[in-house]
Amino acid sequence: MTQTSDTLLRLQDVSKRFGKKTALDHISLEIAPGRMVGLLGSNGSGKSTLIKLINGLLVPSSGQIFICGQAPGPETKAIVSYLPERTYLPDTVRVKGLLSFFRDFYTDFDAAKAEEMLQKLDIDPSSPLKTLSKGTREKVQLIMVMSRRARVYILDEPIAGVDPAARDYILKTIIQDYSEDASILLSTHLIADVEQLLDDVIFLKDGQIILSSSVEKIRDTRHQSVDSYFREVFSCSQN
Ligand SMILES: Nc1ncnc2c1ncn2[C@@H]1O[C@H](COP(=O)(O)OP(=O)(O)OP(=O)(O)O)[C@@H](O)[C@H]1O
Repeated sequence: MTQTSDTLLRLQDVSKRFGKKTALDHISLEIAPGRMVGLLGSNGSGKSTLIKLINGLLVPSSGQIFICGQAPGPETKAIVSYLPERTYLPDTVRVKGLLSFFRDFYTDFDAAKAEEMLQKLDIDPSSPLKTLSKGTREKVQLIMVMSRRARVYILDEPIAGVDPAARDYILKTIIQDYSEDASILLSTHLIADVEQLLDDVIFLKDGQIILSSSVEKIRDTRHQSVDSYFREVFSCSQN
């Protein structure tokens, strides 16, 4: 992964323990502007824990995290746009109510962009969220998160509940359409679906980074897709 002085996100020797369980074990990484990074790993490898630490929802047991040079806190919330693993949207609100909430709450929110994406996905802004399917609610939440002009986007399983037909639009339009000086860190199990978009990948196993590489390097040196390399690495390590 590129090491530059204008690193957006830096983790230095970060560990996280829950009682006797070590969820993350001495993690160091850097993400430069303009990179889309896939955080990949088997169940329980520590992906969501890492994402929660970056968003300040958990505190590291040791080590340090810097986002544009600052520790996670109120200042970094203004520059990090976060899609959590589970939807947190209140059921009673209408989609347009959510638009107003994001407009009021985030100065970097582009409401016109959000409205255009809602229209492309045929989502009626006057619909109450409780009337939408689970997958559609996920789309709405992703649209809100990606319509901020943030420096860092952290997406925990962004397309898990979305049908394959909508996935392409979501990946190519919603997720890919972000500013050049921003970066995205996204966790997913749907590697084959997202790997065309990724610049770099991080393989996480048992709380440790076992691979950090550009996608190009994996393709050039291993002559295989990230998906097939992932299956090889993780099936071998489980034997
Ligand atoms: N609050 C907690 N208390 C105790 N253990 C936890 C807690 N949160 C996570 N863990 C443990 O930490 C490890 C990493 O969990 P985490 O949710 O980060 O994995 P993940 O890679 O996101 O998994 P998945 O792909 O299944 O979502 C797991 O062993 C999990 O049981």
